[in-house]
Amino acid sequence: MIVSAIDLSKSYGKLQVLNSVNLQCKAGEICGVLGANGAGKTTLFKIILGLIQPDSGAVVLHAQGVKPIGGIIEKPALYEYLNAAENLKLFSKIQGLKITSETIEEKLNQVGLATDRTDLVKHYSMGMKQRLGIAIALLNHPKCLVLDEPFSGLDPLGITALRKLIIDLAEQEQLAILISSHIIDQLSKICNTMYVMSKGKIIKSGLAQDIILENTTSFSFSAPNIKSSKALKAYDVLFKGEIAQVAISTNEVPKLIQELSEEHIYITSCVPELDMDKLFQ
Ligand SMILES: Nc1ncnc2c1ncn2[C@@H]1O[C@H](COP(=O)(O)OP(=O)(O)OP(=O)(O)O)[C@@H](O)[C@H]1O
Repeated sequence: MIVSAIDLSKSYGKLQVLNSVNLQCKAGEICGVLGANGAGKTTLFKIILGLIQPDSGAVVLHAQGVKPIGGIIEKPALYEYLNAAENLKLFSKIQGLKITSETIEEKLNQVGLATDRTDLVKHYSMGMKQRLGIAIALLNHPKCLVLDEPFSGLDPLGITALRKLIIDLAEQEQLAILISSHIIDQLSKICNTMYVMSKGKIIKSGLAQDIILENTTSFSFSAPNIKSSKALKAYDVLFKGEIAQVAISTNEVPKLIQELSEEHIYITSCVPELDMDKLFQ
């Protein structure tokens, strides 16, 4: 393990924000923390980054180095009136690090930012700011990266590009990466492990794909002639154009696809639909 949160609890006055939270992330792993607004994700990440203290419990970092953990909370804190290279220089100076032009180029390349852009950061898109924030977090060669809602404010292309960067950092640099989001889709496409958080407690944890399948109560099947199916009459179905949303468990899916193909209904896509009520129960 690179980082372990052990039995963390935190209250603000009478409001208990974290209640005995346990979480672990190992090298090369991407762990997602899923929770509604106010579930306690940011508080948890602030504690893991050492920005605030828990009332009880501990964070154990199994990594050497000056600053074995880095991250972005809420949104990247950047100097908007400087350019990317100047931001990297200034953050290095603040942290007592010497940085060369070669290292600046290397960091910008690593996060996929152009090395020849000299315009001010205030003109950057949110996706570019996130990338620069990650480059700054990587200055100290951390073993663990904590990203709080990194996809918020990004368009679908920006989300896809940032997802690729995060996966590359986990795979190539073997970083332990913690990501929070209130959108399951954003986490399910990237995380190995998922923690579901509700009202300050971890209510579910495990492999992301297992959590999704365990909490899937229907599947959406697409086929041009799906409405004509006789086999579907045996199921609870909601039709939306050429899509049939069928209340069915994961292990019944192959049988239904077989029945549909016998009726010459050939499925072009089959998408699991998560039951959010079940997930947060
Ligand atoms: N410094 C603070 N003082 C008092 N209450 C706080 C403080 N910080 C957070 N809270 C409260 O703690 C609860 C959890 O907040 P937190 O920001 O950790 O949740 P979150 O899951 O990150 O939510 P969001 O997705 O909306 O950012 C909220 O009710 C919030 O209002």
